[in-house]
Amino acid sequence: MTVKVSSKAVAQEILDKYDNFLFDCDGVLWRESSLLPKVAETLKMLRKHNKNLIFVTNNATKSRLQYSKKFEKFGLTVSESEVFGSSYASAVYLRDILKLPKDKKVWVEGADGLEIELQDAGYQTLGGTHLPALDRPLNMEDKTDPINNIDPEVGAVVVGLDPKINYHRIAVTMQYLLNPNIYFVATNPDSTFPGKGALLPGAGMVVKAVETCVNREGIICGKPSKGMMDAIIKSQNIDKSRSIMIGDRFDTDILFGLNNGLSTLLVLSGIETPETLEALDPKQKPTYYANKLGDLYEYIH
Ligand SMILES: O=C(O)[C@H](O)[C@H](O)COP(=O)(O)O
Ligand SMILES: [Mg+2]
Repeated sequence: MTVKVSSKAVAQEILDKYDNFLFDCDGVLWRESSLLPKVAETLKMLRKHNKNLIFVTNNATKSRLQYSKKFEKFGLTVSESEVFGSSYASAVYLRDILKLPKDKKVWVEGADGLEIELQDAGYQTLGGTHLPALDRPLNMEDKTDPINNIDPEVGAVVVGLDPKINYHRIAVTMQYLLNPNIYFVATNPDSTFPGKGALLPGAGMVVKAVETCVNREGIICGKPSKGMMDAIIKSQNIDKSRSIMIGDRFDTDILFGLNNGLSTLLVLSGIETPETLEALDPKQKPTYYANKLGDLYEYIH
């Protein structure tokens, strides 16, 4: 039975029961560049109670450092080591699990945050934001096109949310992934994300576009994958029984918590609604739910 955060008693219970608070970002802390109500107060309250805060986002457009700077703009002090993005999880997966040799290059279909994390992990990246030719429509006559100049040293392709997605980019990405010996890594499966007061296409749209034309599935590294939790546990020795995952989407955040033995708190300030919560399979339901994260603060103060 999912308990609603609608009283001081429930809010205090959460404060007392958990030491580690794992936060999704889009739809929980903010909607794009606007912080959601009482988020800053809630995070400050948790820090005052010596809670361990970990920020776990599937948004692969920023690196951990870029997220740390985004928090700073909101007046919040969050260190790079407290942030786990799907761009970082993908770079760690390539380096530590697939053990891609460092002399292999990585073709990026994604944004600069993904390139930065891959470069920080020791890889040379191609494509991404560094090939202006990809911003131009595919010219069938142009023999200098990247499609006709595939780099034989590419050993992996990583696909994530790319606000500059176009036919040309997908066409070049496809050439690499038609080779079964090249790894196909996908940052996250999210179909949508909340932005501009609406729902916008998520990374899942880019991943599915590539999967469709190469008839292969990418290895998902973000939530709800186990790899993301492994990266967090490796870096922060957390007791799962004293940990809670706070998110706005069932099939990534809440599933990530359920799959890894954490308690879960769904907030209705992002993707999910009271209707989708009502309709959810009881076995998939979160431990708690709230209208917004700031309710934790408001019910206690
Ligand atoms: O589309 C995406 O890439 C994700 O939906 C989006 O960025 C989600 O980020 P999160 O809610 O995990 O912070
Ligand atoms: Mg979210």
